[in-house]
Amino acid sequence: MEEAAAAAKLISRDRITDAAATILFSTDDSVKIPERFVRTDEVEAAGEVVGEDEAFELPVVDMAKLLDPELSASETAKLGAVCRDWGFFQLTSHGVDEEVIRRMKESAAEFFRLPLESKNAIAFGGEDKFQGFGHHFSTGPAAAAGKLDWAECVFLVTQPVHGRKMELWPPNPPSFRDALDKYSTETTDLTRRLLRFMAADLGVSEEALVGAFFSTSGGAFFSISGDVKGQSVGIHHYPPCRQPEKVLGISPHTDWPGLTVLLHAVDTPGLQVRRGGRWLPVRPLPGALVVNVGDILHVLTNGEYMSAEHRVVPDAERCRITVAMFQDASVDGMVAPLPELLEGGQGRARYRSIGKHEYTKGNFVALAEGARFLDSLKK
Ligand SMILES: O=C(O)CCC(=O)C(=O)O
Ligand SMILES: [Fe+2]
Repeated sequence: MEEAAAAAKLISRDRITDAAATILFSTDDSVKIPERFVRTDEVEAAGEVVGEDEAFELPVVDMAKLLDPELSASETAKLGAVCRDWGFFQLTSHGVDEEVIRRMKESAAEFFRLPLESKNAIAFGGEDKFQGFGHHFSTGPAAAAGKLDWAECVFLVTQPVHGRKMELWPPNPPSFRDALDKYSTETTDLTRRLLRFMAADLGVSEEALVGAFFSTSGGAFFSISGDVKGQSVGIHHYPPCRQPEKVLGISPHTDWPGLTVLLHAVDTPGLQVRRGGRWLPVRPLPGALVVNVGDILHVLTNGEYMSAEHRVVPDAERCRITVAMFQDASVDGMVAPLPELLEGGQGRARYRSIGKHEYTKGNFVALAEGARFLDSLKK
């Protein structure tokens, strides 16, 4: 535990200064983007963006079809195929309460409209650089060079409830805490629903897969340096940037927890998924959520489901606000392929098992170095 906490200190994350905010929120087209934000080399080295003219879209999975007895089998097969081939999809008819979504969107947007001083009242501080308000994490050479992302964000642990650091939950707008609490419950339920269909597709028991995400055995509670499953949130604001090709909203990464559910609070495009060496811009469908496989689910499924690389670029004209819910998982305190997938000689483990503490620590160390920890687990 202590080692993981020590590794968490390696995270490179910057506070949002007055100077940074002046640049991020400037509406003056003639303002020169300072070197600290300029990432042209990284953007160019990362590969081309798929053109608007190419009929190439992120797949869509429909929860209503998954739940319909007549359509469930074929939609479950589609869900499985998409998780194997893409690791990313848009989810329609997801069943998350519309009013809960509306309040979450409004509260997030209102929070980012506050003066910087109010937002910095919940800035990350001390040794926990994960929770609180600030820039996103920087990784690898960009972090070493002191580069900044074109974004402001709040990270918080949302589940279990007793793992929350309430002092870092925005007190303003007054609706925020309740909105996030309700949204957290709804997305927990949604994740559970989705996992049932993933279990059916994988041919494992619901108990095994859903249990990997939600069992409470062990009794301890989630902390960023701990080993127990929980949910955390990243609420992001990407202001418009007049020269978007020079900067990055979030640099390329995979999500190290298990499953991510992303809500567009302001549905400006900006998310790009790596596909065949190029970047595919996601065009958010009205009312849909974007779901992606994280590294732990990748390992649990022995690499059958794919945790795909993604990044965010800001828009030239419009701001973008998103709420990403990350659900963590482990099996008896381990990040490991599900035993059911390996039973009866069905296959060999393609990833080595690792204790959850060590996994968390490994991810922080790799994040700091700009490496992908998952790769080091391949057998
Ligand atoms: O804001 C987005 O579209 C993506 C956010 C993301 O990738 C993350 O928080 O890990
Ligand atoms: Fe992500």
